Amino acid sequence: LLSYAFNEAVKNYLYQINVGPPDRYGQYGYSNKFNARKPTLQQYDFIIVGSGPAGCVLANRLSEQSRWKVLLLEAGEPETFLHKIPLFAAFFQSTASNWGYVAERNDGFCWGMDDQKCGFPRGKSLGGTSSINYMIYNRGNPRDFNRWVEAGNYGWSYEEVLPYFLKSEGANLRGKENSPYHNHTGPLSVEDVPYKSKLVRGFVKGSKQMGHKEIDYNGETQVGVSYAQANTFHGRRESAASAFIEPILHSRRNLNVVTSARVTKVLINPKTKTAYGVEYVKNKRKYQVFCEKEVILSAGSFNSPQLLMLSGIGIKEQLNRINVSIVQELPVGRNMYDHISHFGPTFTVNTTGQSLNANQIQIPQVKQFLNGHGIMTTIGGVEALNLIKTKNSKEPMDFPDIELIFVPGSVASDQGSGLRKGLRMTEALYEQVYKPLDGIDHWSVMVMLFHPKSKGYLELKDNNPFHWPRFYPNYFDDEDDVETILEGIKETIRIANSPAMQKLGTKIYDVPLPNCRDLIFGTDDYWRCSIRTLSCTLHHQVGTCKMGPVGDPTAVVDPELRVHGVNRLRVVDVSIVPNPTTSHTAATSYMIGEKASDMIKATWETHRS
Ligand SMILES: Cc1cc2nc3c(=O)[nH]c(=O)nc-3n(C[C@H](O)[C@H](O)[C@H](O)COP(=O)(O)OP(=O)(O)OC[C@H]3O[C@@H](n4cnc5c(N)ncnc54)[C@H](O)[C@@H]3O)c2cc1C
Repeated sequence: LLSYAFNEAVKNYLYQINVGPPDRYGQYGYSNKFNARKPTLQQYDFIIVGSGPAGCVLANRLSEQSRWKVLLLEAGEPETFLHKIPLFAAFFQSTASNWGYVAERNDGFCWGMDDQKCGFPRGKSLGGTSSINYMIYNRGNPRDFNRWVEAGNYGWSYEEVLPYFLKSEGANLRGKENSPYHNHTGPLSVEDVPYKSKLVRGFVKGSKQMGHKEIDYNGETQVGVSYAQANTFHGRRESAASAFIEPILHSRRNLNVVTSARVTKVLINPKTKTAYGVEYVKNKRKYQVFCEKEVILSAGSFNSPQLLMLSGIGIKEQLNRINVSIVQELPVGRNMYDHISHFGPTFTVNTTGQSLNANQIQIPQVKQFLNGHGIMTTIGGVEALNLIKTKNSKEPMDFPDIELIFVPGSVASDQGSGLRKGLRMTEALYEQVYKPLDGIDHWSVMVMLFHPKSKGYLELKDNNPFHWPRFYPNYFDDEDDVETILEGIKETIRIANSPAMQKLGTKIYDVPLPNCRDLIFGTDDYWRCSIRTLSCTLHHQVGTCKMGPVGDPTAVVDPELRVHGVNRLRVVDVSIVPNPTTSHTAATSYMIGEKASDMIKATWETHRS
């Protein structure tokens, strides 16, 4: 982390931050106020495991009811001031704020990555993955949710979930003050990114010249180009913790938040199949804590299924193999969908100082950031999204199948450190292809597939809760997924040829990938090779605890997110999403947390026990 961004001047300045301006809650820099805590009670009403977007919303909304005692257990630690700097998003993948998972090797993808294995980063922090993600706020297409209902998941139509998206949102978006699709008073800040490079302005203009409409992708239609909407507050990262926990932590005596507490198992009575608490490890000691009402797993797409399986809920043969007694047979961990992407194409331009470059970060940029603007407010480099429908899609015209994510740079922008390491791109590939771009203005698009036909799964290696699950994403098992990304690459090249982009001297960067060199650069076969080489996840894994009604053999939870066949146990996070949404996934997780809070309140507010 330090080798990348903090040349000595910046580092010294940031370490002096304790005398700089406080953040929105009057805090200064590092905080260990959560670490010191232990659960103060032996018994709570609700135990929430995991403090990502869904977990933090739940902790906030359930503790609104002052007679309910709520415990939030989080394996990671609180954020530091560095987490607040949007530009540094990629670097947290090399820190303890990332669980550090890696997917299993497969001959069909990630050819350009170390050991041909893709990184599977996941946040481990108070705030969960929202503390290390790229902060893009993006909700999805009405059809996503309407299809959940068509599959038997009552209550999840777009009309029914939109109020929950709005409930969270505190928008500060220029020109959208009167939009019915935005709320301005919710706790989760959503802003325009204050900094815009000349290159992104060219990309948006060029897209329009090539027939793409400029849209609000969180508004009425989702096909078109838009500058990014970000979860930031005055240019600083807005995480689930800063939006939903910090404002209430001192005022809600009925909410106990404990960090560095790793839950290892849900306690379930095997006879009654009723959850009654959890086992967790803190400071190398094992504890148990109990609940009267419910255990709620919000540990994310990888760890919620892991905890279910460790607790005896899963596929019988698998649990037998790892010596876990079965409590309830369910297809936990199957149905893992993701938004696989291609890193590129990349283009050079004739501008100077418009691409991101870590070396640009000097004291003036830090000062700008402290005042809420400047290049450090760029959300990990992402500046614009263009949601397109390719000719490969048989879906209606308003349902995009590809997203073009505009970045004014590449892995060369930080001299091959944070971003390359997050991707696990091999050093040889970096040296040969990207290093020559260091210091030259350039831009790239990440081409992301919204509705993959390929899907994967995860399973446990053994019954040790400290061992990683094994991830088998199976990207590109279905060749159609490669072909759709190829269409996205072609559309990017078309936009690069627009008058606005040509005015910037845009030229495709045609240094071939070493392993694709035998193919003619720019041909379809070259790009197919590139797609399987520069494959990278956009980290939107969903579906591992799939929601579906009773009778759906692929479902783990019902439409009220209760684990099928087990009492007093719910899963509330993006693992319940049955099919990948036409969006990035954090907004969906906030929405799921809001909706689940109301469902849980409806269950227990009338209940006398
Ligand atoms: C690098 C990266 C960039 C991304 N960028 C974006 C983006 O720009 N926009 C977007 O919309 N989405 C983005 N995403 C995805 C998005 O952040 C996640 O989908 C979202 O945070 C998921 O929320 P969640 O509530 O399901 O779980 P998470 O946010 O993953 O939170 C789960 C929490 O549970 C904790 N936990 C897990 N196991 C245990 C245990 N055993 N005991 C105690 N605690 C435990 C974890 O430490 C974590 O804090 C990105 C993801 C990554 C990895």
